[in-house]
Amino acid sequence: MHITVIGAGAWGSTLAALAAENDHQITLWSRRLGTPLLEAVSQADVILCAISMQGVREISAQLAGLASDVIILSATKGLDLATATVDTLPLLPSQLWQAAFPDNPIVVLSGPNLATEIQQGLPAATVAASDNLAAAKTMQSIFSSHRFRVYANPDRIGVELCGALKNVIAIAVGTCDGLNLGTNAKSALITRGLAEMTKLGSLWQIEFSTFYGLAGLGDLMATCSSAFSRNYQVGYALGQGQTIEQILHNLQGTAEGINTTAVLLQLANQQQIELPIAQQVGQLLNHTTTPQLAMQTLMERQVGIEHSPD
Ligand SMILES: NC(=O)c1ccc[n+]([C@@H]2O[C@H](COP(=O)([O-])OP(=O)(O)OC[C@H]3O[C@@H](n4cnc5c(N)ncnc54)[C@H](O)[C@@H]3O)[C@@H](O)[C@H]2O)c1
Ligand SMILES: O=P(O)(O)OC[C@H](O)CO
Repeated sequence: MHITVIGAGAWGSTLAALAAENDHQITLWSRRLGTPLLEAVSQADVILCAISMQGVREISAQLAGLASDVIILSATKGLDLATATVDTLPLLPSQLWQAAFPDNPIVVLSGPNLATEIQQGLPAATVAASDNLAAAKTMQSIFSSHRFRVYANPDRIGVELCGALKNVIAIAVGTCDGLNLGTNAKSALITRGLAEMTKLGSLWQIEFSTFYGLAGLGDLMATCSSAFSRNYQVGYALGQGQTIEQILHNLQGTAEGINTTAVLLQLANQQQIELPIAQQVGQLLNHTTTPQLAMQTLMERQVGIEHSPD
């Protein structure tokens, strides 16, 4: 098949390499290359979008006149700040694609997939999620190999939401590690982070099981445990006392959790819900708390019942 990969960053180039290993024809497009976007997609059977969240709306608007059988595969992990209004939930990247191309099959690729490890040839698994199961299976056949295992899943929105939300928790867990608070604290934060993710998921009416799959718990574990994760790196450096400005100056690549935190804080405000971890991450990023105080605040919250929705 002919696959046009939009975005030649860490993830786009890694996925392009996986598909090329399976003998698919690849066109890699980046805004830095100067090739017209419409020319790059003219032969595509599949358009794989692996750019940062901030560019998805703009790029999807630039693509017009696609044949309705072209599959759009979204690999971005974020939430759209512009669509978080009082009446609507913020849109996920695949929903922006669906709005631009209502007749095309849309698939989301998400899972515990640190690009650096995959570039090193290490094994990994992921999820291709779509309400169009045939399209999800096509993605399985394009990307699956002895070192990359692709599971199909019908819960596109749930899989995609997990990929966005875990980045916020990874910033918190990175901060905890940067402060050297130990394994017990880290485990507590990951587990309560998963609870915060499922609480948010109920707003989208997401299947509980999705949170316990590769795109949920799997990706949460990977992102919260690896120094390769940019979101974890941001948190770790905050915990070590750096400012967000210093961190962003040195960061290689995109840490989507920063933007996603801003979206969640807006959502928490609109829906009048408490998101204890995201709220502390937001304050850290806005310089209105310190790493020590943020962790202390989480520890000193009123104790409650473990599986209560609040
Ligand atoms: N790196 C990973 O391990 C990994 C794994 C899974 C998912 N992701 C997700 O994939 C997305 C990209 O991550 P990455 O690691 O490749 O980031 P990156 O910073 O390495 O690359 C981002 C790419 O997006 C492009 N881009 C940004 N804004 C754009 C715009 N307005 N128009 C056109 N192109 C634009 C940049 O030019 C660059 O090619 C993120 O949402 C990330 O969460 C990353
Ligand atoms: O480097 P991060 O923090 O964007 O994480 C990369 C992937 O999302 C891990 O699955």
